This record gives sequence, structure tokens and C-alpha cells, in this order.
Amino acid sequence: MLDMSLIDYILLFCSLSNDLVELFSTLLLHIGARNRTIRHCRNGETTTLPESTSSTLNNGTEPVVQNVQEAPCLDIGVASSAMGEVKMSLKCSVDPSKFRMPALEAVFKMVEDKCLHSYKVLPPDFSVGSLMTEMCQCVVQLGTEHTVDHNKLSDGAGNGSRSEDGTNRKQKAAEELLVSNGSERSPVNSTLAQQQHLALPMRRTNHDVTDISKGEEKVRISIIDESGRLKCPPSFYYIPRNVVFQNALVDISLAKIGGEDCCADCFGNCLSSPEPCACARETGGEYAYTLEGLLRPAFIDECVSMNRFPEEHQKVFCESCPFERSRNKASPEACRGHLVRKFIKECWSKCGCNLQCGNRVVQRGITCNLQVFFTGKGTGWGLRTLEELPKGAFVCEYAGEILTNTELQERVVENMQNDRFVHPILLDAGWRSEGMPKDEAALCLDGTFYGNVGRFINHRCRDANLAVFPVEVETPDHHYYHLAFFTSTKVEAFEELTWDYGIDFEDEKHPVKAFECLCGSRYCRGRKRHHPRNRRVIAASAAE
Ligand SMILES: C[S@@+](CC[C@H](N)C(=O)[O-])C[C@H]1O[C@@H](n2cnc3c(N)ncnc32)[C@H](O)[C@@H]1O
Repeated sequence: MLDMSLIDYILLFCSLSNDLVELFSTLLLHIGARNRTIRHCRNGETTTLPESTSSTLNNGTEPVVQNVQEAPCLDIGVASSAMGEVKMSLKCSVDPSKFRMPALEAVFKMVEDKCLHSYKVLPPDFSVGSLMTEMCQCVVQLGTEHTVDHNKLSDGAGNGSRSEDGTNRKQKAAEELLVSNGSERSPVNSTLAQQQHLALPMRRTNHDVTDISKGEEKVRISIIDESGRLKCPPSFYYIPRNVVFQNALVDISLAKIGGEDCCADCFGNCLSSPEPCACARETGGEYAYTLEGLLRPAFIDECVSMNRFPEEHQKVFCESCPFERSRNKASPEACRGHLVRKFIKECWSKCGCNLQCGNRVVQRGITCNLQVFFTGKGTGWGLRTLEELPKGAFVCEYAGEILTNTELQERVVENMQNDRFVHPILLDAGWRSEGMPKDEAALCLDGTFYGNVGRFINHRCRDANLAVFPVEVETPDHHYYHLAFFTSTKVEAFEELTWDYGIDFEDEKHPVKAFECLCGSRYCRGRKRHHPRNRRVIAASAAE
């Protein structure tokens, strides 16, 4: 359930604490000259109570005892004084004989746990305290700015409620806002376009809106729409690194890294030492990267060959395949096999080298000049490079939420109902070494709600210019790993970056084949097929 309003949060909060009286009266203390109160009942009714101009608000020292009804109501009050101070209060009915004030910390903790359990997708930094702070900020913002209706702006992860015509209201409102500011953003030529960027409806207001990463990456990542449509991509939370959604067991611990899995005795840059260190063992005794920081051509060429001619490469077959079970739980088909992938292993915290060591490329993050742009080719938004990139250059990771296969199944069903994209990628590249994991252990990455620029990379059949690699950084096993994109060929400035999702467009039951491919490649596998738009689910397997 993604359309939870602030009031729902607050109601939930109050239902948990079983009717708190003026719990947040300490948020902003002072006398109110104008009071506005909304009564919100758990049966869904909302009433605006008459505005009052009393000089005081009940400060909660006397419990306000309303009738303890079956559908308890919450009064949310905001009062402002002539001094410019604002006081917010929540009043709930309570049976005083049964009520003892709980500790505020305990209440916050309980609400946070409950929210996570009930609503599944929450910002990683969600807390009731920040929620209440945001509420205060909204009051101040709405009360002090009259030129822009901020109520219309999305503050969430693209999960705004849907209006009757099925569109996302928050998204629409953001678009309206952009249109209203459109004089600055009329269609532009590509030179101008580099400087003019589309302001996105982001969650916080105190960051550079022309940087889609919200300052989370070392480089600014601009976003642009040269088509003049003045639309935004569906909003999402930018995360530069993967985060566990809920149940995925990702064991990142120093104790798990044995002496043979790190190079504790190294110093400086491992690549300049005469002998390859222990971290190069995974890649056959030679480092995956060159001294120039590029992925070696042999790695790239093998990966490209795997994508083009999968039948010529080694595969493992599951007895009971988690991927097939996620496609059809009742009667899963036989496993189609998972390609045995070559892993890259980077040095990490237990190694003696430094962060600038040549064997630490992915963990240093994005360094090239990227831009999210509207392709205008029917493929939606895409990612391009603004500088020429040589073959083997690291571009970005595919970052997202780490889910178990079970969680993924639930999410796919939920989002199909809501007609929303999901972008999961199965982390199956290491299944050979551990046997086949159970659904709760099989991991995947989903960049739909929380993701980085990787979520904008479009598919191209066969001759894509990116190749994706499994990269071990913090964990020595192949259960959890990073997915990193490297250029598979030289890429010109302003060229779109693409990768081959590995989609079998002929496979009717495959959740991946949900779009008609418009990649434009001469090798295109999916151009002629047309699929219903409401099956827009992408589940590219890293092993395909
Ligand atoms: C991971 S997203 C890529 C970013 C996406 N274009 C966007 O606007 O957010 C994958 C979705 O992009 C679209 N897409 C990607 N590659 C495509 C292609 N070759 N042809 C048509 N649509 C494509 C499809 O709608 C697909 O579901």
C-alpha cells in the first residue's frame, strides 16, 4: 500500500498508542491566535472544524475526554500566533482509567516498526520524528509561500494516489507546475539543453533539483527533456548503494572475510605490486582492471559473447528453480539454466591497500559525466554519457532494494494490480557455488522505488554498449553481490547507454517481455511483437 497519507500515518500512530492526548504539543510551543482543526475518524470521515481565534490552545495538561467511540477520531490542530509561531497538536479520545502515558521513544519505535510491516515500502531514513518535523515544515511552507501550491507536489517515491482517470495526482500536479513555469523550458537545442534542466518533484526541497542523485553521487547527474513535453519521470528515491528491503539476509561482516579473501598485508595500490594479491584469485590470478582503471578486454569480450551466444557457455540447472517458481508458483516449468558468470572481486576494508587502489573501481562510485534524458523514441527516459568513454569504463551500478524472491513475487503481483513498473534483477550469477537457494534466500535487486541512474538504462538487443558484471565487494561469497555496468565498446559523447536485458521476446510466459522493443538494433528480437501495456514488468536475469 503506497498511497498512505500523512493523516493515515498519524492515525496509525494514535491507534497504536491507544489515544494519546496532545502528544506533540511540545513541537512548537506558543499561544495560538488562529486555530484550524481537522477531525479525522478511522471510519474515513474527515471534518474541518470551525476556525477559531481563541488566544489559547488546550495544552493537554487536562486530558480531553471525548466519547470513546467505535471509530475513534483524531483532532489535528494547527494554531499560529501573531508572533509567527505555530503550534501543532493531536488530540485523541481516551479512557483515562485505562491510560498511562507511554515513553515517547517507545511510541516512535512502535510506529516505525508498524509502518514498515504494514506499508512495506518506506524511505530508508523514515522515522516518526522526521515525519512530524516534515509536517511542521509543510505548515510553515504552505503558510508562508503563496505563489506555488506545494500541496500539489509529490514528496514520495512515485506512489502518489491515483485519480479517477488512473493518473498519478502528484505526478500530474508536478507536471502542471512545470507547465506553468514552462516559459523557461520551451523546446531547446541540444547545446542549450545541456544547461537547461527539468526540475523534478523530489522529496526534499533543500537539494539541487537539477541533480537527479540529490547530491548522493560524487558527480552531478543532470536530467533533461528536449522534446518540450515538460514531463518528469515517475518519481523515486535516489539511493547510490543497495539497501535491504526487509527480509533479505545479506551478511556483511568482517568476521566472514577470511585471510584468503583479503589482502591484509598490501599497501597503497595493489595493481602496482609485482605479485597479484589474494583478491586477484577470483579472477584467475590477474586483476580485472588495468592500471588505467578500465575493465580488461578479455572480461568484456567473454561477457558480450555470453549475451550473444548463451548456448555456447556453461549453465547450471536447478532442480526446482526459484526464477521459474516466481513466474508460475502452481506449476513451475523446468529451469532454463543460469549462466556461470565471471565475478570481479575488489579489495575492501580488510585489505591493507587504500581507497585509490586500482582494484577498487565500483566501490568508488560514478565518476563519468552522465545525463538522464527523454529519448523521444518511444522508450521513455534513458541514460547517456556526456563524455567519450573508452571500452571497459565503469559507468554505474544497478542499485536498488535487495529483496528475497518471495518478497519479489508479492511485489510483482501488487504492482501488476497498480499498473506500475517494477525493475527486478535476479542475483543468480553465483548459484553454482552454493546450490540452489530457497525462495527466501534467493536475492534480487529492484530499482523501482529506490534506485540509482541504473534504473534508466534502456534495453538494446545484442549490440548494446554496456555489459553488466557481478562484483564482490563486502561479501566473499557469491550470494550477494553488486551489479556493475561497464562499456563494452568505445562510446561517443551524447550516445545513449544501453544493455541487453536478456529478454526472450518469444517466451509468452516470461514477465520480461512486456514491451514491444524499439531499440532500433539491426539484431532486434522484439520489434514486431506487441504486448499489452498493463504487463509492464521487467525481471531481467543477471544470468541470461
Ligand atoms: C529499466 S526501465 C528503463 C527506463 C525507462 N525507459 C524509463 O523511462 O524509466 C525499463 C522500461 O523502459 C522501457 N524500455 C526499455 N528499453 C526499451 C526498448 N528497447 N524498447 C521499448 N521500451 C523500452 C520499457 O517500458 C521498460 O519497461
